[in-house]
Amino acid sequence: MKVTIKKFTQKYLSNFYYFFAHLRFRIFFVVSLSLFVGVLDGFGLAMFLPLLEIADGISPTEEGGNMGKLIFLVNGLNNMGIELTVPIALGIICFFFMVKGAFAFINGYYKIAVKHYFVRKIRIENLDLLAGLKYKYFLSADQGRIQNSYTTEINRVSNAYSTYFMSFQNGILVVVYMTFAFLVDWQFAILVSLGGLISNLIFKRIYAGTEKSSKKLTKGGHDLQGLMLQAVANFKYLKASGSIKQYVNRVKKQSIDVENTNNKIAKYGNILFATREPIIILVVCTVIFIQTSYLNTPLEGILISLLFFYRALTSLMQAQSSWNNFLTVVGSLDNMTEFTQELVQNQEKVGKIEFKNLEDKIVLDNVSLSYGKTRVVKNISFDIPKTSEIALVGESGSGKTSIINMISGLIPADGGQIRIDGEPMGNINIPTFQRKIGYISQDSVIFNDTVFNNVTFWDEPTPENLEKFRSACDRAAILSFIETLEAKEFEMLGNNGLNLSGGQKQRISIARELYKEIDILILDEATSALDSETEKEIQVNLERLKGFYTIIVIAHRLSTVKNADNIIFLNKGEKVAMGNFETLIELEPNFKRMVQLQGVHSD
Ligand SMILES: Nc1ncnc2c1ncn2[C@@H]1O[C@H](COP(=O)(O)OP(=O)(O)OP(=O)(O)O)[C@@H](O)[C@H]1O
Repeated sequence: MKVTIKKFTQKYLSNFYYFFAHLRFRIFFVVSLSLFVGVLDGFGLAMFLPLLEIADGISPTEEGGNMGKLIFLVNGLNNMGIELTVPIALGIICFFFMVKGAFAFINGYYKIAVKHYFVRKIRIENLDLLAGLKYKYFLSADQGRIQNSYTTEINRVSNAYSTYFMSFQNGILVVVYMTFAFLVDWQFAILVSLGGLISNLIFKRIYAGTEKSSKKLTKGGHDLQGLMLQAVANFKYLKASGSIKQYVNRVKKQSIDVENTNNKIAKYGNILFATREPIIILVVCTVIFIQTSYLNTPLEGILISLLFFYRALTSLMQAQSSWNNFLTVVGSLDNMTEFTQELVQNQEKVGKIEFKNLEDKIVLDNVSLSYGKTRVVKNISFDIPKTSEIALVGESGSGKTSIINMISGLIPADGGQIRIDGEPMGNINIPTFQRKIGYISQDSVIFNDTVFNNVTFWDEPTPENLEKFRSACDRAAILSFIETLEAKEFEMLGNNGLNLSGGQKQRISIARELYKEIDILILDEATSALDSETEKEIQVNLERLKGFYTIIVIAHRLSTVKNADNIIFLNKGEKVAMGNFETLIELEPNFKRMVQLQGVHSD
């Protein structure tokens, strides 16, 4: 029994709770309005009975007449001094249905407003959660799922809301009509219940199939989005290596899988749609047969029974059909619930202290980092004084990027401590610190927009901002190139800057960081995609930035770091040696070998 209750609660109330958590009192308004509409409809319909009786010459006030317990309606009218005649009864019926129409309008209007509120709320909530997501979680997250959840799935959750409440409302109507039916004739009410139960048994299998397919559809959607994301990101490689056909075949297979599931769901829906009416008619005819042949119910009673009956069954079928539609998207609701929970659990912890400017230095004190059980950074200590230039050097996989990820607050160190101006990083509000960091990675980030928007991040093109933009571009050595463009700073840059050279992309990235008014500039292999001419140019520019910013560089080309104040030489996550270029050559034979291999001369 306990298990059954738990199962029932999980199955039906968890969905209700999801909506309730987002909508609170609004849910009760939606439900109450539906209830009101149903009751008004019931009163309107009930008035047909005295009408028919008057028309038939029977006094509707007679106790024990065809109205059953609903006689209170007629008695109430009598007490108010209203004597029922055919025109008065007709007038009252019209009144009930007009008020019902007005409430139905308010109900519909309110439902639309609540739906809008609901969808906006989950969109905004989840987007805020995305902004606060731990980078370490993101590294192992399914990107197809993230993309799918924020686009397709969120729309399906909006459908889930509509269909859930549609079926809920119809469920309420069934209860209202059944109550009216009970008040008129209890035998009739029992027959309705039986009819409803039988049809529900028939549909149970369809529900189960639909629910299963819905979950499959959500998972298939994640995978398809993931594949598409990768197709777009790696289009050049796929094309150039001739593997695009093979890849597209893989995407086709996934796409067909998703389509097949959609097809299955549609087929279930069709069975429900086609069998609805025959089942209603079958139950209606059976009940009329039973009432006339065995129960000798008078004609008026049958007609009113029929009205309530038909209304109750139509609502029941509507409820079943909406429920099935809800089940087609229930997978998305489950996914969204889990997805949001995961986002909440993986929010980065943010300290209280707002970061303004670097005043003194960043200190790495015995810092370590592990991925799973593997320690990739081992007890590293060094200082980064304000406006100095520090370089991280070492073979591939030696831990350079991991150290940068910790310094920039992307991943917290799991051993030792990083202090910024003496304050442990954990106490600092990391986003305020990151706003002061310029990050130029191996793959330059270019947005599909104008040069101006790419550099200013959609600032207004006011004269001051344009001046600031030019100054940043000048310092990044990209201004002369922008001047040659047809639309100058308002030239579109195309998908991920495909119409730019690697060097140009990197210089635009540098301009963006300089525009931001940063304190710390991180260059991760920033010069790797540049030809030697451009590299020299950037080198000159970096030299110009030296002394104004705190610069941390990762470079494989040792020529880039020749003038760094301090070079940290790493091997397998450990700091092997530290010093300026000349000192390191003297101290560290492996560094000397790397320098010789690259043909770099100290000047
Ligand atoms: N997200 C991750 N999950 C698990 N291991 C990782 C992850 N990122 C990096 N590593 C491992 O951590 C070690 C250090 O990687 P890191 O990227 O810091 O090295 P690197 O010196 O920057 O290398 P490269 O010069 O090739 O960019 C490597 O062994 C790498 O395999």
